[in-house]
Amino acid sequence: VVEEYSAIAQHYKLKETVGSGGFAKVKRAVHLPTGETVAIKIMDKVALGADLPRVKTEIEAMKNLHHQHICRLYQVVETPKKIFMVLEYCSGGELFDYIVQRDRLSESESRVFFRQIVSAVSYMHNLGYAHRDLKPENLLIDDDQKLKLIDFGLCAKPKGGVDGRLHTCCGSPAYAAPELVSGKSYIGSEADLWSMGVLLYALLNGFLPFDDDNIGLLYRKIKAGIYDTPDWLSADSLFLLKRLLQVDPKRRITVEQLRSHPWVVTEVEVPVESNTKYQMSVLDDDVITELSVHEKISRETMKEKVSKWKYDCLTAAYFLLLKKKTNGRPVRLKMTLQTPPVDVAPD
Ligand SMILES: Cn1cc(Br)cc1C(=O)Nc1[nH]nc2c1CN(C(=O)N[C@H](CN1CCCC1)c1ccccc1)C21CC1
Repeated sequence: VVEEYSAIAQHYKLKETVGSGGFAKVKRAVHLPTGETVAIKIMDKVALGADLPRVKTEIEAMKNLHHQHICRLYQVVETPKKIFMVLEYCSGGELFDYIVQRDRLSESESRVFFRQIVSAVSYMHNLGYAHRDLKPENLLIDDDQKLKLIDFGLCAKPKGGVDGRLHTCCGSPAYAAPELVSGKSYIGSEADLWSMGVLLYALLNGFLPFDDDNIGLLYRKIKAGIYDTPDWLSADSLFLLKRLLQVDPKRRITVEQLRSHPWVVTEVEVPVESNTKYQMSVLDDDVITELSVHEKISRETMKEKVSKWKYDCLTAAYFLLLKKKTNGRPVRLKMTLQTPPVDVAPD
């Protein structure tokens, strides 16, 4: 098995598998130079076949998405047979399981989570990206009980900006918007808002608004837009659900309006922040110092190398040292990043 993972064994110690599906699996791992825990998504290029472009889509999107509620990409390693994506590790698992374990969440707990989802989605939409597969399985809970959005394989950055029309019917049926299941061309951001309505309904109720084992009946229910309203739902929750689960995409609420919707601001009184807390343009001095001292390169040269954002071991070391600093842990590298020259057997 080791030679299969030799490409990353240099800097990572692989641990248990935390998820597997289709042509990919995710393993917990330790980044040896910093000691930080990461998740490594391992994909088999041969098995992926025609789906390989989805992986490229996900990698290119994640390189441009830097937000506190979007799972971080640290490094990409590609070999002839495999692609390894080194990503942020979330020890709380999927939001899906969290809801199932509790039957359903209270209105205020739903609101805390929903605000984080609104923050991530409005950040994406502002950059011209639509996620197109929003569901509780694609939202992970990290060590601080914060949500991180994952799985950008279906995300789209239409040519005509976020309001460009899309045609690929994709995502999970139960979360798909009426205009999408009708096979019409649709606007990704509008379809995302419908999915957020299905997500909010699942948070508040513990089951789906539109569900049927028969896909034809499921599509009919989605296009009718009729769903149960259990008596534990407050009037304000129902008003918001009505604005999100609006069959006519032109009458559906936008993420901009959603940021300051009464239900969303209840108890917190401030609109959802959509800006990212990460600034990539300003490099952190302490991290640059540690990197340049440890790698015996001048600070200036180190700044130039880091600013290339190659998503190689240097990018990973930068992000993970910064994460250590943010979490109050010492900004220290334990081993060099230089790939020691492979000792050539004496001829
Ligand atoms: C389930 N779980 C329990 C614990 Br404790 C930690 C986890 C866990 O999954 N942690 C975790 N941290 N970071 C990640 C993960 C899982 N994970 C994922 O990317 N997980 C997705 C989950 N998708 C949801 C619907 C279909 C697949 C995945 C994608 C391909 C193959 C397997 C899993 C990342 C890498 C981003």
